[in-house]
Order: sequence, then C-alpha cells, then structure tokens
Amino acid sequence: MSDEPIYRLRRVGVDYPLPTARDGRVTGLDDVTLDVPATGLTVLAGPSGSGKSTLLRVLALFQPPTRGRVAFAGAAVGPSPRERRAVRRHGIGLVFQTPTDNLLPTLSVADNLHAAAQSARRRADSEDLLTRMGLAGTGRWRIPALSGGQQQRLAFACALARGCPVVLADEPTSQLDDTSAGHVLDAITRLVNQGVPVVTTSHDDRVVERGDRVVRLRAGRLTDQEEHP
Ligand SMILES: Nc1ncnc2c1ncn2[C@@H]1O[C@H](COP(=O)(O)OP(=O)(O)OP(=O)(O)O)[C@@H](O)[C@H]1O
Repeated sequence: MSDEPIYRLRRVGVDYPLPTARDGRVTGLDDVTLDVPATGLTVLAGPSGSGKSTLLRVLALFQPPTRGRVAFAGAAVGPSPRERRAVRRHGIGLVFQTPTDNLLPTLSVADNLHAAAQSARRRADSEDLLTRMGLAGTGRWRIPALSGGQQQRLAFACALARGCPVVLADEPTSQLDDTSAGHVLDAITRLVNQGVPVVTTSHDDRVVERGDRVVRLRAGRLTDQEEHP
C-alpha cells in the first residue's frame, strides 16, 4: 500500500470577511500543516469555533484557502471552481450532519445507490453495498421509512457506490440517539476496515475514541495530533 497521504495541507489559512470585526475579517484557520493518511479514521476535534468545519470544508474543496497549499491524492488543487468541482465530483464522498440532506427522498433506497453510482459513471451492486452498511433487505424502502441512523448509513453506502477514495463526514452522529449513533459508528468502522479512509468532525467522545488519529484544533490552529494504536 502506498504511503502517499490522501491530503497534504501546507500552512493553510482561511479568513472570512466580517465587516464588524476590527480588521474586517475573522480567522477560521491559521497556519495549518497536516498530512491526512489514506487509511483509517481521522477525527477533527476541538471546542466550538475552533475551525473543525472550516477544515472539513477545505478538505471537501468547498472552501478555497486564503493562504497556503492543498494537495489531494498527490496533485495540487488550484483555485479554479470548475477544477475543484470536478475533483470533488469524482474523488470525495460527503456525508452531511442532517440525514435528509444526503439523500433523494422521492427515490427508493436502491435507487439512491444507483443514482449515486451513475453520478460517477459507475454501476452499483445495491444489495452488496447495503449488506456492507448493515442495511440488507431495505432496497425497496422509501427514504422516509428509514430511521435517521439508517439514512446516515445509506449516505455512507452512496459514497461507496460512487467509488470515492475518501469520505468526509460532518458531525454524522450529532442528530442521532445513542443507539443509532452506535450503528453509524459501526458502519464507519466497517468502511474504514474495507480500506476507505474517513475524515470526520465530531464533538462526540465515542467518535474520538474510535479514531485511528485525532487532530485537535483551537482558535483555528492545529494544537495536537495523536495516533491511536
Ligand atoms: N461563514 C462564516 N463567516 C464568518 N465567520 C465564520 C464563518 N464560518 C466560520 N466562521 C468563524 O470561523 C471560526 C471557526 O468556525 P468553524 O465553524 O470552522 O468552527 P467549528 O470548530 O466547526 O465550530 P462548531 O463546533 O461550533 O461547529 C469561528 O470563529 C467562526 O465564527
């Protein structure tokens, strides 16, 4: 297996314009240098306002850095929105916090997987994907019939269907009860064990404990990186 990280960030900073701030801007990230390995679960942790979501948006190529450089899968990512969209479409799976934001509610479970696969010009083996995410037998169900936790697991299955080499998830368990959150965590662990690296933000200690590494932020700066054996 290659040791090439899936992301390389060098001295990345993000400023947001804020007319009411003293210098007209607020710093979301400051001087972040980070390699994200192409394996395992990476958890972005830190208090509210520390920059976790900003860092995830940089990794998702939604947020161009104000300063510094980002490389994805060995290639530098430039500022062109078109180029960034193309890389994102083919290379990055996204799971948002609110389960319904991740899925097409009028389609069945299996058709959500087929639509995700088609968007990457692939074909989906929906039964296999559902089994891998602990959702066997739900292919004909409509999305509203799934619990929030099942919807999140389907969102991870859609990312698998697209064949993405990395999946990014923003607080994927924050809107779930403990049991559903546990099932989503088990699904993330399965995905990681199948060789797909996952990067997630989380306030949830259980997510932090499952991380193969934890990247800690404070006031936009990277303060610590721990590897969990
Ligand atoms: N769109 C924006 N416009 C202005 N400032 C922003 C914007 N997004 C984030 N910020 C600021 O950037 C800093 C980092 O915010 P960010 O949302 O990345 O932190 P976070 O760790 O994800 O917080 P939380 O855990 O509360 O979601 C904060 O000071 C925040 O107020």
